[in-house]
Amino acid sequence: MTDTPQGETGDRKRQALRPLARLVPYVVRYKGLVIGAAISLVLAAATTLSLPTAVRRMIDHGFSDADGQLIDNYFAMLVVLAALLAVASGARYYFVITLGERVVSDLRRDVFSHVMTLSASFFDRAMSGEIVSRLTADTTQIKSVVGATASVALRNLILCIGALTMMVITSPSLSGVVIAAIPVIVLPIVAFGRRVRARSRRAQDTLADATAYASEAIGSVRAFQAFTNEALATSRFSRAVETAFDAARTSAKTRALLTAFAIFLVFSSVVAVLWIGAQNVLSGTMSAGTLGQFLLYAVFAAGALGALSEVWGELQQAAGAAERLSELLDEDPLIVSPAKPVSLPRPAAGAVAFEEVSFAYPTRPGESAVSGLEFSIRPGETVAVVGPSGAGKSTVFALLLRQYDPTAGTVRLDGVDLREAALDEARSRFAIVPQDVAIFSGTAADNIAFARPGATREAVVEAAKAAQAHEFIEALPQGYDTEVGERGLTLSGGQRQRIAIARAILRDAPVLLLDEATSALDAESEKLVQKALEKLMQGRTTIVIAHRLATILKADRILVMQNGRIVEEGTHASLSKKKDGIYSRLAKLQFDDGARALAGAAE
Ligand SMILES: Nc1ncnc2c1ncn2[C@@H]1O[C@H](COP(=O)(O)OP(=O)(O)OP(=O)(O)O)[C@@H](O)[C@H]1O
Repeated sequence: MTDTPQGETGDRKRQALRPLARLVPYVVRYKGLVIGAAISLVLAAATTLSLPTAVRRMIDHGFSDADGQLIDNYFAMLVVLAALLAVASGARYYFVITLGERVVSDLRRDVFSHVMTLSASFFDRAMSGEIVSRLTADTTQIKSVVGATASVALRNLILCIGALTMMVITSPSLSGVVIAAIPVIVLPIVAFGRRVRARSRRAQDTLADATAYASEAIGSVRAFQAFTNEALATSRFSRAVETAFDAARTSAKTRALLTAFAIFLVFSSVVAVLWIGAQNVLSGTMSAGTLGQFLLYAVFAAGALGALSEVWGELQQAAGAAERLSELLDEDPLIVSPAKPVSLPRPAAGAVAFEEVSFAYPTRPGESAVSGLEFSIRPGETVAVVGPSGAGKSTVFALLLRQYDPTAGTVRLDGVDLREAALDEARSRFAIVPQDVAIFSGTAADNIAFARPGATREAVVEAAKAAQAHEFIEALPQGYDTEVGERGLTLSGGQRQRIAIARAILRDAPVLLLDEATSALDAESEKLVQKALEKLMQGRTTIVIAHRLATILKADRILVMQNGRIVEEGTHASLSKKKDGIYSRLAKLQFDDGARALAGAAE
């Protein structure tokens, strides 16, 4: 993720809050709330501003005329004003807070749905914990801005401008003194604000780092415990949290300085004005009531300015948060459907072809994971891909699922270049049974239906039966409705695999990608999984990353990969004959009962 470039120095001020512009479309979408908020804001400010006028009249006329009726009237008016102010403030609170919550919900939804569309290459370099932190912490900061800070800022801005105007009307000469003081107050506040923003962004970044580490460690807490690394994890997390705290404290220090500085400037100006005003009253050039009124306006203006300076810091903080969210929203998915997709033939046949395919992962651009891959697989054929670790077998799957596009060459499905087909349509023609099965929080039935959302219970049960999973699911405490936990920790390896097979059966795709588990299953589970797989493979094109001799023996063809290339191709019998071949060596070392079977096959 890149940092938003800073503009030239002259541009800085305009840029400071620019990331917040991103929020404007979210806000204007809710015109009713915005108008309601604006009306109540102006009403509240106008009522506040009319109070000092009433006060002057009371001082100048009310007390001197000793007219009880007049005083009663003024007080009655004040009560009406107070009621108006109360209603307007209440309404403002409601409109503004609702707007904030609404905007942030929309923003969260948009960021999440955008992240879900991003390509595998993005997730190769991004930490999921950090993304979650942006989704929660940064949006919360924006909520407080849209929800409260913006309204405080607006109210104080209106109050400040209104009070200044009324000051000029009340006493132009005294106002001159005040207006001269304004730049002296405002300029340093703006300058400070920029520093607050930079520091706040740092604080959020470090917090995101800490969150990312926590989610990683909690996700693999069993491994940490098994290696007795809890203390290590805790100390690393506390360091991250401390760093986040330091960054937050630095940000708070800057804000504290800004606040103190602003308050001092503002209130010393008020004192100066009071002093000059007092001289005027003494010399008889100004009435006591007018000075009182002016002073009240000056206090309003000063209070508003003080509040604005505080809010300015918060706005800067939110600008930092908006910037971080913008980075996520601006991240374009690399893998997208073409504007005019070529439709895949119907009914699907399941023919797969790699034509001179080379590919390097974007995170390691100089290093080819596969190069010059050339093979084709006929509909219904079962092909085993074997090779040492790191040979590029899984990369073949990633290219088929179009998680990445090849750097050179073409991957075809039923004759169509995958890049030219609609992404969803192409992917829907594959079903994958991965080695490491992800089980999501939800029931056993939900987990199977994941392959085809909206599938009926009958379809789910049927798939489970075919996958040899029905029996163990029925034996769970609530059968198909048993929660299998966030990561399916209640299920064994063999059970997870059968869930994955049930998913693939339910998906009913013409091409099956099977990444055979390396972890040894007990003989019973193994038999069940094999039985389920045989059922699944019937009538489908199957590409299997094979680790078991039994699977290889059943394959129509074997592709042997090494260093990203296909180095041998044939059947088990033909490949075993080449005594110095890579396959022979691999079979002897890698496949469980390899040596024995090889000896048998060679006889
Ligand atoms: N997401 C990724 N980003 C960068 N490099 C990767 C990524 N995935 C795999 N690689 C690299 O690409 C090469 C091929 O990896 P691949 O996973 O395809 O091998 P494999 O044959 O499936 O290995 P194994 O049998 O151990 O799973 C390796 O050097 C690996 O380090």
